[in-house]
Amino acid sequence: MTKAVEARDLWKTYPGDIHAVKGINFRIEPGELMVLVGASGCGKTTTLRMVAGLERISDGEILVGDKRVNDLHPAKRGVALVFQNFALYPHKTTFQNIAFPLESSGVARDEIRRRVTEVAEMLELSAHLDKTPDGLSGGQQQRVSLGRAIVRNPDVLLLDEPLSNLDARLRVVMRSELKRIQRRVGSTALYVTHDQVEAMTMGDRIVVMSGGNIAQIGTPQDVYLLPADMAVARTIGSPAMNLMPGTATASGGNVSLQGDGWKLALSGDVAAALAARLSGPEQKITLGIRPEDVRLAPGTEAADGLASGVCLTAEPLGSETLYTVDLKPEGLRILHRETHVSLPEGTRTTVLSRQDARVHVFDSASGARLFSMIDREGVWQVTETSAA
Ligand SMILES: Nc1ncnc2c1ncn2[C@@H]1O[C@H](COP(=O)(O)OP(=O)(O)OP(=O)(O)O)[C@@H](O)[C@H]1O
Repeated sequence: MTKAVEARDLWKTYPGDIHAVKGINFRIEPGELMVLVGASGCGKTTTLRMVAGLERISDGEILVGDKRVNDLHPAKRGVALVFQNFALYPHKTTFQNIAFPLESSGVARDEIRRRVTEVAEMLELSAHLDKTPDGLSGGQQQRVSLGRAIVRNPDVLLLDEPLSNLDARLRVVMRSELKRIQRRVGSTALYVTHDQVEAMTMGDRIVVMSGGNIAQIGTPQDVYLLPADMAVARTIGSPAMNLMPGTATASGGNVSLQGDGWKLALSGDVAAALAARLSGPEQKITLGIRPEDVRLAPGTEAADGLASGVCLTAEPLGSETLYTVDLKPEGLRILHRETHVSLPEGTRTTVLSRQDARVHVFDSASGARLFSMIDREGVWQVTETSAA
């Protein structure tokens, strides 16, 4: 029976008043793979270690199923851990490494052989059972460490950056393998990573952490299309969302959004809806738009566009090209799939929003998202849904 995992008002305070985790709440449904993602130091590993029982909980509680596990020894929580560094015994064979947790809990020899054989088959390690870790590739070593974790059929699988020691190609392969295996085993999983691509591709849902707090919990699609705040917008998506500081000015039923080198004039329903969210007739805002939602329009009148500036860099990425246009403070990134547009560095260009582009308005002071709209055939419409 798979079990839910719940964190209730969970705190971790280290000596010196360091609040690594600040009263977070989440619930992972039975069999769900939940990814904890966020910048370095945001509290991901600390959270996972509290669930594992490797770190004392300062306040709040953790439940596995309906059982409070705060005071349970790690071995009694029904959790298994997979680490970044594999943590295999170097002198043991694949068989012995996978068998180890069963041996140390006194499982009979025949049963051990049966279970290890089954897990090795699932992980495609059957041909490598007699090898020690130094005779295995990085991906195989990681599969052995996964095998050791799942051989006891844990209720909960905890994975701390399990792919970060693998090369880029293997990471991609192991991403889908790990997910397939987690589905097959049926364990509820908590997966920590700083890699937003892993988070997006693997998570049934994603928890975005920022400064010890949870900024947002949602499906990959929700978090990508409707980020709760600027921290989430920065964390999810690569290349990162453009965040352009400016001012929103409401007057006479219109709203003008404007910053250094960009502007967006709104009228009608969308302007009225945005004006209702503003704290007054003028507010410091940050406009967010993803690089794939804008396009270059060299030769177009700057007055017609969202922005204009000089192309600083053009980086070919294979199937697409990433352009950066000179806009304060960090440049405006534009991702172009079309090959017929090619803009030499140093050329002045206008930037337009694309069909179905999503634009977000964030409050610059708090970072919270105030409003989102979508470009439907040249008309901006309010949107609060991540459905396409
Ligand atoms: N033993 C400790 N004593 C004091 N502070 C700590 C300790 N462990 C972690 N911290 C602090 O707690 C905060 C959260 O750390 P944590 O390792 O959970 O972050 P993280 O999001 O996992 O980061 P990373 O991706 O770099 O591992 C950081 O500010 C860190 O410096």
